[in-house]
Amino acid sequence: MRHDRGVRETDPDLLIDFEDVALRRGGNTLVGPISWKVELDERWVILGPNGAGKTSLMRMAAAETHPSSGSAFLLGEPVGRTEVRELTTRIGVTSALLGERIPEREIVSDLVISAGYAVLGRWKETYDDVDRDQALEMLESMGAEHLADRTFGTLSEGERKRVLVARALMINPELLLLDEPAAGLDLGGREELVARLAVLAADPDAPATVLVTHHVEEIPIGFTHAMLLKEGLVVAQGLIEDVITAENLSSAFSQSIALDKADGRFFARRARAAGGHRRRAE
Ligand SMILES: Nc1ncnc2c1ncn2[C@@H]1O[C@H](COP(=O)(O)OP(=O)(O)OP(=O)(O)O)[C@@H](O)[C@H]1O
Repeated sequence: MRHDRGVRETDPDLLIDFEDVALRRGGNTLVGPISWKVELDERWVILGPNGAGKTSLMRMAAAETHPSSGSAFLLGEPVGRTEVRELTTRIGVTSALLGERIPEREIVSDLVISAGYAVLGRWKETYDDVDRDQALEMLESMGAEHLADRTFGTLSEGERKRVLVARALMINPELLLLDEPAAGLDLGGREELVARLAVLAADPDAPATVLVTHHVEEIPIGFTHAMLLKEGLVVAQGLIEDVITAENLSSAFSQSIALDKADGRFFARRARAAGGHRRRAE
């Protein structure tokens, strides 16, 4: 949408509205140019090989870094012309980097509660019951309420990941960005997290969500849209059924990929060369 003087405006239903956005560092383009729109009720997955630009895109979506070029709106506000804090207090983020920064001795419930205060730039020695109740509710939504009194350092990797999602939800974000939340989890941990994220995806009150992953197996049921990235550019984006196809995955991962779907989930593997067995037998 443009108004008369050529300055772009955004649609109020768009939480992310990027037009030809790119991020460059030291003469290299990390990602872009990319045009991308995320609406209120959408759940996106961003998929692509190592180095494709997924985290760079997430950092711009989290208002952690400004695009080097292009036009970007987040939560209806023009990036670059809006106080960063005004945006970051409304966006829930989890990433490996965030997890690494958490002190081992931090009590889980305090960690979740403090998210609300951290984004507001406040600090309290003791928290109110209402804060505690909300933190427990968020932990419960991730199946982690029993961990409330534990220290972060004693949690398994899967438990940590679920606690971090609960923490991101604590600020009642309008946009939830999950950068590789299932990385490093064992099969049980991954399935537990994916199931929790499917429940969240199905909740009409849950924020618009963007999930970054390397694996189609980590896409929770109920995710609506997908973007495939390769070398900083979009291979395909749109409705998940149209984007997560063997053809698009083969293009993004530069090898022949076979794709299966079962119970609303995706499963991928390298396709066996046609006639390979026969050739060897001859
Ligand atoms: N500060 C930087 N300066 C120069 N290049 C960078 C910088 N940060 C990232 N890159 C490069 O930009 C590209 C995209 O990186 P990015 O971390 O966004 O990819 P990714 O898809 O998240 O990768 P992975 O799946 O491995 O986490 C990579 O080639 C990376 O080496």
